[in-house]
Amino acid sequence: MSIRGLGYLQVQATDVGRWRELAIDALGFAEGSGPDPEGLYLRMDERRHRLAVLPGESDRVLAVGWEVRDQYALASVREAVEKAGIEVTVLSAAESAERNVEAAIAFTDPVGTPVEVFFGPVLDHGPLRTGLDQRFITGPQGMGHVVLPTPRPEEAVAFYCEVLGFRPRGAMKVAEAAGHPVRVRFLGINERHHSLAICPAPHQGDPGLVHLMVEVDTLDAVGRALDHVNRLGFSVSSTLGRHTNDKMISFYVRAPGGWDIEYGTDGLRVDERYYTAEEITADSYWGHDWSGAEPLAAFVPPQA
Ligand SMILES: Cc1ccc(O)c(O)c1CC[C@@H]1C(=O)CC[C@]2(C)C(=O)CC[C@@H]12
Ligand SMILES: [Fe+2]
Repeated sequence: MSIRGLGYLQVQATDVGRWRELAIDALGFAEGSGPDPEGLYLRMDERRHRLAVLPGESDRVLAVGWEVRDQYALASVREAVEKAGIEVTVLSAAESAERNVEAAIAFTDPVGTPVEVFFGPVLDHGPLRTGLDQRFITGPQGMGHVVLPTPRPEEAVAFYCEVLGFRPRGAMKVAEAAGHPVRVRFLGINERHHSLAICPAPHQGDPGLVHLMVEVDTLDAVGRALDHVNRLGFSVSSTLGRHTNDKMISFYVRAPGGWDIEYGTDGLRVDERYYTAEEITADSYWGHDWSGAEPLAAFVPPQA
C-alpha cells in the first residue's frame, strides 16, 4: 500500500533534561524546532524535527508517525483503517501544525500503540549541525525503525501487513510457548530492512516501545557516540555488534524511560525484486552482548 516510511516519533518523558544530554550531547542529534517551549525537538535532516520529547508525568510513546506520499494516499490509508473497524480521528489544523505536517490522522493500533499517518512534512532549510559531524540516513528509508512490545504479536503483524501494507522481512524465534515458537517479526515498507519490528512481550503498557533505531553514515560516528554515552554515564544495554538480518553495526543505549535507542551504521538496503523473508537463528554475527542490560520496561510486569 502507501506508507513510505517512519516519519516521526513523539514520546512523553519525565526527564527532558537527561534526554537532551543523551540525544544532543551524546548521540549528536541537532536541535530542531517545535511548539512546546519545554519540549525537546530533535532534527536529523531537513525536517524541522523527527523525534519530539515532550514533558509529562510518565515515560511513554505518544505517537509513531508513518509517512505517506500525499493527501490521496492519506485518504486511502484512512479508508483501509476504518474498514478494519478501527476508529480514526483527523488531526486539527493546529495539531498538524504542531507536528510540522500538512495533515495527519490518528488511531490506536489493535494492540494499543498510538499511531499517526501524515503527509506533507514542513522543511527547515537552515544548516544542519549534527554533533558528531555525522549524517543521519533518512530520506527514502525514513527516520529509522521502531520495535513495539505486545502480548498479541500475531494481531499486530496481521494489522500492519494486511491493513497498512507492511511486508514481512523475516523473523527470529525468541521463545517457545505451549510447543509453539514465539517470534520477533521484522516488517519493511521501503529499502530499509525493517521500519517496524513486533516483539512478543508480557504487556503493552508504558512506555510502549522496545527501541528506536537511527542510522548514521560512518562507523566513526557510532564509535564517538558510544564514547559520549559512556562518558555521560548512560547505561549501554547492548555492546557494539553486527545484526544478521539488516547487517547493521550498532549499539543500544538505555534512554530515560526504560527503552533503548539503537545507534547504527552500514544497514542493508533491501531490493524487493529479489528479497524473501528469512528466519535468522542468532541476532548478531558478533558483539551485541545484552548481559549488562537493565531489564526493558516492556518486560517488567506493570505492578513491579
Ligand atoms: C535481532 C535484531 C535484528 C535487527 C535489529 O534491528 C534488532 O533490533 C534486533 C534485536 C531485536 C530484539 C530487541 O530489540 C530486544 C531484545 C531482544 C528481544 C533480544 O533479547 C533478542 C532480540 C532482541
Ligand atoms: Fe533494531
